[in-house]
Amino acid sequence: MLYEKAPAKINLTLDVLHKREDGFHEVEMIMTTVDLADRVWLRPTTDGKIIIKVSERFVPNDRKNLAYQAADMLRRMYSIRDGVEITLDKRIPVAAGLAGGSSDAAATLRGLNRLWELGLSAEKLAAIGAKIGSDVSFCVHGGTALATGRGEKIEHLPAPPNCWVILAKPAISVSTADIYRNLDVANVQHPNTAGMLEALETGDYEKMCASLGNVLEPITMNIHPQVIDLKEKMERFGADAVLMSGSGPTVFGFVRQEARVSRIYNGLKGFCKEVHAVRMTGERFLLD
Ligand SMILES: C[C@](O)(CO)[C@H](O)COP(=O)(O)OP(=O)(O)OC[C@H]1O[C@@H](n2ccc(N)nc2=O)[C@H](O)[C@@H]1O
Ligand SMILES: Nc1ncnc2c1ncn2[C@@H]1O[C@H](COP(=O)(O)OP(=O)(O)OP(=O)(O)O)[C@@H](O)[C@H]1O
Repeated sequence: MLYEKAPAKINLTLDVLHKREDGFHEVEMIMTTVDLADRVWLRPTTDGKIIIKVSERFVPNDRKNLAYQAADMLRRMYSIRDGVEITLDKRIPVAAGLAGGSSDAAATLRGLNRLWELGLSAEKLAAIGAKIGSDVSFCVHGGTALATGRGEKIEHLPAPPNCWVILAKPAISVSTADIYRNLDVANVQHPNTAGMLEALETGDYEKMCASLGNVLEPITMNIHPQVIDLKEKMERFGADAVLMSGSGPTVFGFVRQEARVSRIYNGLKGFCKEVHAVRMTGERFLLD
């Protein structure tokens, strides 16, 4: 049995440049991993089947599961005859904007690369992952990165300055496709990506807070006003800066002062079932 950790990501910035002919959007976004992670176990089997075991009731256990798709793709590409039983212990909230499914797929690619002794580089696994979903490439590498293209072109960046991150997810699910569909690309307020890059290069916490931005935030807020409410609450409880991650609905807030962490956490717990206090790990998966 082999184990892989599958950490969640947050978007420090998310910009959309234009809509492409293939229907996807050309993005420019800075993402970083946090230490809230699913656990993925891979057990080799000899019957040639891919089995998904998952306790979370909203997660599919068939070929719709992104971890299944990752295993299936690797098996076909490298003519593997063995099967695998994939057990997912979900800790990352589902359909939350935290790339839970993408990270499970990425962890499955990394794990099967070891189990089946394929010797593939992180770049190769990320390229395979891109066929499964736009966030999978980043999740193969982890760490902090600028992602462009559809999200699959990755440039590594320094880890963000140290702070606490409070994650809170309202009890709604958001479809990423719906949010992109409702975006009017000609009328977006572009985030300060250059400012965020500079903040990371210089380790400037205030600048990082000031440069947070996500063009999908107003779209999701318009459809789900609960997200506005949650962001306002987090600001009122004392977070230094607050933003929605990905297509939402999870909202994250940065805090430096330890004493404020429990105040914000406990305050939000009164309204929201899913609240987590985590850190940005900056941890990159190095395979080579
Ligand atoms: C919102 C983010 O999570 C930010 O990290 C990503 O941009 C979306 O990543 P993802 O969930 O892995 O996305 P995918 O599974 O590839 O695509 C879901 C749907 O989102 C839309 N989509 C996604 C990525 C992109 N660059 N442009 C898009 O328009 C497409 O309608 C697509 O059908
Ligand atoms: N391993 C998986 N874990 C969670 N959801 C999965 C998984 N595989 C497929 N799914 C499906 O994908 C949908 C979106 O789940 P996920 O948690 O990946 O969303 P997300 O955090 O919004 O992802 P992203 O930030 O990449 O858009 C779920 O509703 C579920 O049906």
